[in-house]
Amino acid sequence: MATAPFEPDDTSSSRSENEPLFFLGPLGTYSHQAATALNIHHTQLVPCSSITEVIEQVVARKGSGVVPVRNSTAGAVHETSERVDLHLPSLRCTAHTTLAINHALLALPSARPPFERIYSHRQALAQCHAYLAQLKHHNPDLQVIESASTAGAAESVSRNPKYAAICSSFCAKLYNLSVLVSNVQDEKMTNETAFALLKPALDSRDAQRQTQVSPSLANVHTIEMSAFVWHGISPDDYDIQSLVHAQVPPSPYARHLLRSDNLALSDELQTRLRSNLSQLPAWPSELSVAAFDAQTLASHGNMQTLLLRRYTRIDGQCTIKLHPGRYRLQWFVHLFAVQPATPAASSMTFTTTWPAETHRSEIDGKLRMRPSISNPLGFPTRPLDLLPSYPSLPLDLTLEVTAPSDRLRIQLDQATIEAHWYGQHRGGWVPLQSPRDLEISTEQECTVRIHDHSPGWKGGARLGGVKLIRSDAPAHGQSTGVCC
Ligand SMILES: O=C(O)C(=O)C[C@]1(C(=O)O)C=C[C@@H](O)C=C1
Repeated sequence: MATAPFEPDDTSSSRSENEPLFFLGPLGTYSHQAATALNIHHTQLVPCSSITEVIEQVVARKGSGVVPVRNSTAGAVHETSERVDLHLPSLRCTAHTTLAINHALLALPSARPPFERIYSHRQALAQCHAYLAQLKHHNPDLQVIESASTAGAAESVSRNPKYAAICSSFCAKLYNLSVLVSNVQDEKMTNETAFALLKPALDSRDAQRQTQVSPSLANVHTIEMSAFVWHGISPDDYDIQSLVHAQVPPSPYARHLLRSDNLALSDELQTRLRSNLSQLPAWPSELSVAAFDAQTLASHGNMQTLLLRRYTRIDGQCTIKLHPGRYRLQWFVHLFAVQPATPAASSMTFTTTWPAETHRSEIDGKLRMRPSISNPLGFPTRPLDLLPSYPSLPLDLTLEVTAPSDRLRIQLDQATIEAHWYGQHRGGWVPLQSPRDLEISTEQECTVRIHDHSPGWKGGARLGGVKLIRSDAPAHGQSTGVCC
């Protein structure tokens, strides 16, 4: 059995620890085995009568669910793909595992062939096509009957000695049956089924939790790498929609991520990341739990890799591009230094808004700024000398920061805001000069305006997690570049 590497899931782990894990029952199905393998929080396993019911429980946010996705012999599990397709925005996949499927023929200990009926799940019957054809050849009256699951088939035959079931040999003990023949699947060497662990899509509360930095993290430099990937599902592709939020801790996990070329980081950026991560203090456990999702991303394979490569350029800086349609991607790295002068005075709420109607996303969270935003990743800061023909690079960007309470006074004017600007030049992203003309209000309603007026630049910046957006960004399409 190949199991995806996993660690505790994202910041909603406390919730997932208590919520049930649904699977296609009854006990003894392959889904049950997969659910047991993926049940890292040892939550209650709850059998459902169909894959549809499993997915509906997840969509209703009652817990997580394990569903079969694709078999190496019989292909996609259509009930899963149809239902996932239907509920696409409400689901995410956070882990997957692959089980070797070895079917057996089971019947009551007293039962003897020829049988009147053979029961099994549709997928299992498809995987045993040749074996069933052979049985039918010797016994033309044999009826092959679909059941809701392989263990459901075992349950049915436990009441009638004229029936047999194709299921896992684990069902023998559970339903007081005997194994008459083992390994009846057509592919004796590799018959594998991939299963996905589904969770409800992150809601805005989850997003908020992801961006929060707890007060105990004062003086910590935080690097956060986030990748949000949405993509569609096709019957032939078992990668289902994923929402991935990856945070990069200075841990073995970070090394894993950096080794993976799935993320298409340039060598130069990898080297910088590595050396900077090694200087960081330990990642707080509260946040490191999100690491698993990034591992999922890294191990998810072609679909996401392709998307990442197609839609992102990572040339030592990071960008976000928004895409209309069903395939959308955000990928960004943002970093911020945390050192509240006093805990109350230095925190504020920030809202990040993407301007396209095709995709709206808001992330609310706490941001604590220290007097200077540092640049631990060492992104290139070389100014205009790369762009001799563009002496002035006007951008028109507005950042609005609203204080969450009237007790809070945001002191951005005391901060040295070190923004790194990038624009597009001959198809590549290049660093621009840090803007000097910041207008910073010190009131509770704090607005930072950076004036620049070139229509040619796709620009944006993130200051300590606050994203600045061009006010004239088109309402549709990909338009926004973001850098740290
Ligand atoms: O019936 C079961 O045991 C299941 O868990 C379902 C299922 C499937 O739908 O693919 C799981 C694995 C096997 O491929 C056969 C059946």
